[in-house]
Amino acid sequence: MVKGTPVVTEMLVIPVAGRDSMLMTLSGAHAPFFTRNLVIIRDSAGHTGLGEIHGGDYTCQALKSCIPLVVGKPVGMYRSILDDIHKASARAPEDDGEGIQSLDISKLKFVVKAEWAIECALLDLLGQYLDLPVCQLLGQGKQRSRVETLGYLFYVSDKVKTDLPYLDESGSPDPWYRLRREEMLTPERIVEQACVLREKYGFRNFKLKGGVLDGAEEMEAVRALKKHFPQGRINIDPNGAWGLEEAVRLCRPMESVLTYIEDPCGPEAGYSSREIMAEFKNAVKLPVATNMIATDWRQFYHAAAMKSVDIVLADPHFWGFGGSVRMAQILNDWGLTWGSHSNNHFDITLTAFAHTAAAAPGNPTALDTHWIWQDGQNLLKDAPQIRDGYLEVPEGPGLGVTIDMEKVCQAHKLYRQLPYHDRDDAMAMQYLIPGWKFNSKKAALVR
Ligand SMILES: O=C([O-])C(=O)C[C@H](O)[C@@H](O)C(=O)[O-]
Ligand SMILES: [Mg+2]
Repeated sequence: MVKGTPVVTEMLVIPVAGRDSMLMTLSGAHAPFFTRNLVIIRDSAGHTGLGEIHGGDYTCQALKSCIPLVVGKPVGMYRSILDDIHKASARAPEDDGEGIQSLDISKLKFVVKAEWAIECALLDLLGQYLDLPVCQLLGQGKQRSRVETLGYLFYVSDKVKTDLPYLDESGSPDPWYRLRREEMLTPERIVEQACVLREKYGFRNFKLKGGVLDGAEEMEAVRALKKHFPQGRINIDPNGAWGLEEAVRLCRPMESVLTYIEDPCGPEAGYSSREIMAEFKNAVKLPVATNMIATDWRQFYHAAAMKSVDIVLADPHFWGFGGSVRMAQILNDWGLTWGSHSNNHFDITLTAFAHTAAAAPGNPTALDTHWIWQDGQNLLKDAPQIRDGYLEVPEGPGLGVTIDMEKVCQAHKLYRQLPYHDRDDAMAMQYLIPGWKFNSKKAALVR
């Protein structure tokens, strides 16, 4: 009998690309393509483990440099494997440690930690060896079999104003697929977006991505949403675009409309965003969420000490899968709330979110996911479904899903055809406003 857990025999790093709409954020406009990096690890038991993380050459190289630290190691030693990777990975010289306090998208790659895709693939393998789903290996084990999820609403610009190859789905029989590629910039169109999403996925919670129009105009859309969905939990996230005084002015009248507010303000006048958000919380009676001011344990120490946030959106791609669930346990013990942030992703990340959220104790806030904008571009043969507003957690061992290598090859081919691999939201934006430049204090379309 062979002793110990199976041994890693191969680790592949495969960069892939997918299609996106012209989604608007404080950082500009999403380009027609987004990129991700996949990790596929095989072991001596013949199992395949999967991981997915943000795209770009920096993250791809970081993953490739980890291969010698992973291959040949027993799957059960995954914590030591990750520890070796942390100890070996030097901080990039251009990382100033500022994180994404101001949503400078070029800094996202330093907040994301490549090795969490490896953690995911190793957990997938360990789960298959133990015949247990990944959520049983995290924290206090499985807490739920489906995870409440929110409808992530975006303002969408008119792709026809560019000559970029955005997808057109006007011929699709699916009303959501048709709508998601169209221009949507008014409160009426945002409500229409929410209605079509509610019909397809059953969402009861909505989050509007702000930082695009003037704050007062965005609040009009929030009011319209609440009017249409009086029982709905509505949140807006301007990614810190508003000044403190402006955020208080905009949010005070919304105390009975918004369920919570996400990153209303950022650093200003020599004060860090953690200090400014603490002042905001003193002034406005709304729970405050963040994925910008507490993205690692050191930032969280200061955010918690200052009581700057109530809801930490601990994206496992920033915090690790074990780390995100550790955060969920701490928040639950302290009477605070866990949730997760997301960026554009494929269905491997969707599955990983499902397991992480399934292991979060207490009462997490509805999960963010960009998947609805990508739905249909599956890399799995059996992507988890969002039904009745809940993401279903696969029950099979490991992640409980099967990779479709043909689809992966197509997504890799698309990646190789791209002139760029890193996210650049200024590029498409410059078609709308010539010479447009990112400004962390100015909504994208206010120039
Ligand atoms: O909750 C958030 O802050 C995000 O989802 C930030 C991201 O940058 C999102 O807006 C995106 O990827 O466009
Ligand atoms: Mg956010």
